[in-house]
Amino acid sequence: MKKMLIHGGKKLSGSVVIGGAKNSTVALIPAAILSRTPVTLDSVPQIQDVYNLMDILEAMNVHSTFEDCVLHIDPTQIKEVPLPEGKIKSLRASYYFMGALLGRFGSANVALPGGDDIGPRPIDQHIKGFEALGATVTNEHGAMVLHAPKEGLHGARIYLDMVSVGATINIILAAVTAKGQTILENAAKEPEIIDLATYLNNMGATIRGAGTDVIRIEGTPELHAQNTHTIIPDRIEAGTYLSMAAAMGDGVNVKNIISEHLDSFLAKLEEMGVVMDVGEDSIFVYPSGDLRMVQIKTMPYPGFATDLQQPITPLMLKAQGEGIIVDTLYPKRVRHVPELIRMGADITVENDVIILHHADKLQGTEVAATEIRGGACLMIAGLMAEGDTTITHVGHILRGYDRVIQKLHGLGADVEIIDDVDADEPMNV
Ligand SMILES: CC(=O)N[C@H]1[C@@H](OP(=O)(O)OP(=O)(O)OC[C@H]2O[C@@H](n3ccc(=O)[nH]c3=O)[C@H](O)[C@@H]2O)O[C@H](CO)[C@@H](O)[C@@H]1O
Ligand SMILES: C=C(OP(=O)(O)O)C(=O)O
Repeated sequence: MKKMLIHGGKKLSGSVVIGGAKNSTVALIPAAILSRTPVTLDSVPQIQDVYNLMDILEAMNVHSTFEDCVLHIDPTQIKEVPLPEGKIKSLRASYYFMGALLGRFGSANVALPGGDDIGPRPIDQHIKGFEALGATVTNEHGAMVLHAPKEGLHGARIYLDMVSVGATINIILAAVTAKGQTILENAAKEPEIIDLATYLNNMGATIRGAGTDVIRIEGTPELHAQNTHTIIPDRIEAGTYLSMAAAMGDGVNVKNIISEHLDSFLAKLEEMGVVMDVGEDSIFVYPSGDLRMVQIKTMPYPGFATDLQQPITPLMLKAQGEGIIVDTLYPKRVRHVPELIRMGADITVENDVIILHHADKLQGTEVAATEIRGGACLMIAGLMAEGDTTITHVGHILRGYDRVIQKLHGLGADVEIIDDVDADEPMNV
């Protein structure tokens, strides 16, 4: 089992460059199989989710190569095969192969996805969308089996019961080659959805309205990638480094940022009293003075992202007063709380509400990264703490944070990954 060892207490300075968005990348890679020509992606983050998706592609005879943030995918010799457990279970976004295979072959057999344990993550809206397009969907021994009718999928009007990133993307992937028009209402508006639409439109698709809550798709029989697609910067990685910089920085420049994607997060930092210079594509964070406590409620984009509630928590521990965090998307996303308590934080969970108070100092100890953003939270807490912090199950962090050790070293952090061959590997890593 890999662990992260942090010698805490060192001030951070210098600059860090944000990679391509994980949540775009993990949709763009499955979407590549819709193209009849080879696909090239640029600004691809070096994260375990990408390597796992490449293995899944290989199982379909889709060869890919990944070097210097450029990923080449050749789907021209693709074979339709069932995608069983194993790699599919290693990440959440493997469910995008349901929509992509349905769009490409009119059928799919994909094991139920895995991913982080952040509370219940149903896929009823994905299924509702596929069915509206004419597909039959059955669960056969833990695998989702999907079939389009003989005449192929048809466009439909679909209203999502709740705003879902995954369902919006999966329905786009299936509808993009269906006959006729699909109108998706109450769609998610995340920037990663606009990125996907741009990528597919450049292959010949007609998707309008991405980034609003009504997306209109005119089906196109075949897609052909022609240009390299550069993935948007990762707003969650950016938010993580901004929070880290405000908590432990002595002047840190976070580069490759689209600041508009972080509006709600930046507003919260400002409310806390964090001083920043927001440039065209970078944000400089000044050393923090006294910070004010805030209340946070996570919401779908453009609201405060659930994926940033944990990374901002250690910063809040530096502020005076009582802070409150309510995660409306994933109320059970609180497994970092007992770990923070073990580091000396004054933080509790009552009826799914996280309540926290100022901590004069945190103390290094061994803690577990139970999921990706919980891991990021502990990483920042470890950098702030006195003494050594060991984070176990660090695979959760590495699956989604691009070259994290290299980036932390660039900021002057004293951190390393160690291999503990004797340790057990529970918690789905
Ligand atoms: C790979 C990826 O992009 N992951 C992101 C994506 O996950 P993911 O796409 O899985 O999250 P969704 O946007 O679908 O989930 C939003 C809410 O809707 C619920 N829901 C969703 C689908 C469904 O069929 N039924 C249902 O009830 C979920 O339980 C959750 O409460 O968006 C989440 C919310 O911003 C982020 O935390 C994840 O980082
Ligand atoms: C929950 C997350 O990812 P996933 O949907 O891939 O599990 C995340 O990125 O915070």
